[in-house]
Amino acid sequence: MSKPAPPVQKNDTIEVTFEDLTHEGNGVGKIDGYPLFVPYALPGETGKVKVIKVKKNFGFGKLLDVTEASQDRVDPPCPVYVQCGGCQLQHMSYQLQLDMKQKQVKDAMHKIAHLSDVPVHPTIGMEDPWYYRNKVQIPVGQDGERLKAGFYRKRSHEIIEMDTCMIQDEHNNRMVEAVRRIAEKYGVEAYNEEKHRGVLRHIMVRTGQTTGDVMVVMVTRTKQLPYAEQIVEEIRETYPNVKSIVHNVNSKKTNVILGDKTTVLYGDDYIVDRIGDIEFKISPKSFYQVNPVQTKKLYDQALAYADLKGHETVIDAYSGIGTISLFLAQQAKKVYGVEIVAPAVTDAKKNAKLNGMNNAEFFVGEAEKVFPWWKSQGLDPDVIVVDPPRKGCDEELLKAMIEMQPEKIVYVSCSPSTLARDLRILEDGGFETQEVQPVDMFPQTGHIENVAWLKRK
Ligand SMILES: C[S@@+](CC[C@H](N)C(=O)[O-])C[C@H]1O[C@@H](n2cnc3c(N)ncnc32)[C@H](O)[C@@H]1O
Repeated sequence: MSKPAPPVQKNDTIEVTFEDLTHEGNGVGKIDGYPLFVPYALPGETGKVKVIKVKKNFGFGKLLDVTEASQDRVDPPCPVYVQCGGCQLQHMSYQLQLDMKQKQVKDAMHKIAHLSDVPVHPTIGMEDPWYYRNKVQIPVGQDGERLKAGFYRKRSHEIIEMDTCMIQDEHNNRMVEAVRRIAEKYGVEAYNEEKHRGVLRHIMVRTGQTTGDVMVVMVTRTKQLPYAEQIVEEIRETYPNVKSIVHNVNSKKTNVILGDKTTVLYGDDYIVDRIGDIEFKISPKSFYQVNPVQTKKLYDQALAYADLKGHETVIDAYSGIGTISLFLAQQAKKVYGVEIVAPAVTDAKKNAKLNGMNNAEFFVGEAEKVFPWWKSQGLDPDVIVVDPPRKGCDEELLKAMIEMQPEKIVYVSCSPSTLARDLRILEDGGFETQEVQPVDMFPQTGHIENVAWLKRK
């Protein structure tokens, strides 16, 4: 039997009651069972909606008016919230954000991993869910003589200018504005994406929130940054606590922000930050979690799940600059880290030294290739920790993990769907998922981090 035609047509204006939220934060209303996704609508609300896209199995609408508002609706404090694509959840209470993220993880466990009985705990939130990000990467554009800096408008590359981003550390906001103003003063031209001409593409700022260290990276299309000396001097005058000023060249036509060539213009090629009792050196290209307050909670949870007694051999896959590895090394006999980005591994080795830890060893390579090699060398881990990018673990790596038969696996993930996919594979390979803890690393946005642990059956 063929499916009935959608009960709505493009440009219809209809009244919709919303029942649910998608992980992007869109309200979901059903019209005779046909789901309509509507940005800025909340569950429990009724609103007037204009239908803007009709597909076979679902449609999209624009919220024209809220006729019955949810108790969880709040005024978004950021003046450019609706234009800017950075945040998706500022119009809902923080408690609803946390509940929605927990539900999203439960749904993924149920639908993708087929693990409906695994406990998914309430999301660990922040006391103050604002101004938390330690890293910003802002595109630069030209407006006549002026340079403008701001995030892109949703689904476009139009720059929305702003004074302050309310999820950024204030150091980052002020530094971006200082660099924009100084570069403008020296007539540095912004990069023009369409013509692939011009100079300054992005301003990146990273702040060590516990140390106050600040790193500025200016990314240009051209090999030279004009007036580099003067610009550096003025940045230092404006911002005496800047620890590192870096020039990065990205001459490719690409959406990737950093290019291959990095030159230090002033100070060190790293900044220092602290998580708990451990200090970390962080270079421009190394991955470092963006929300240090929540990172501590995430790593504490990973460590609690690993439940180390001091005699264990642990592997930390996707180890970055060695953050989780060194947390684990405090309580394990030996930790082996593997990471694909060579400068991050250099950072990890320096970080082990910096903290006087000699029981952590780091390797450059693809985890899925290094694991089988480790196995062939007789490495027999008690615990394996993984923290892959959004796409999850490589299949070869999962296979190698299953073959290594550790007692425990701790899985840190920034994507509930790939986490659920990989848990299913590990379950089928003889492991049992014990629990999942969501941690809100990215308040006001739809993203959610999780840590799960599995026991060998
Ligand atoms: C989500 S980050 C986690 C980093 C670190 N565990 C932390 O908490 O800071 C993922 C890391 O995996 C690395 N990576 C990506 N693909 C990889 C692969 N195939 N093998 C090893 N590392 C990889 C990335 O460079 C990145 O540093």
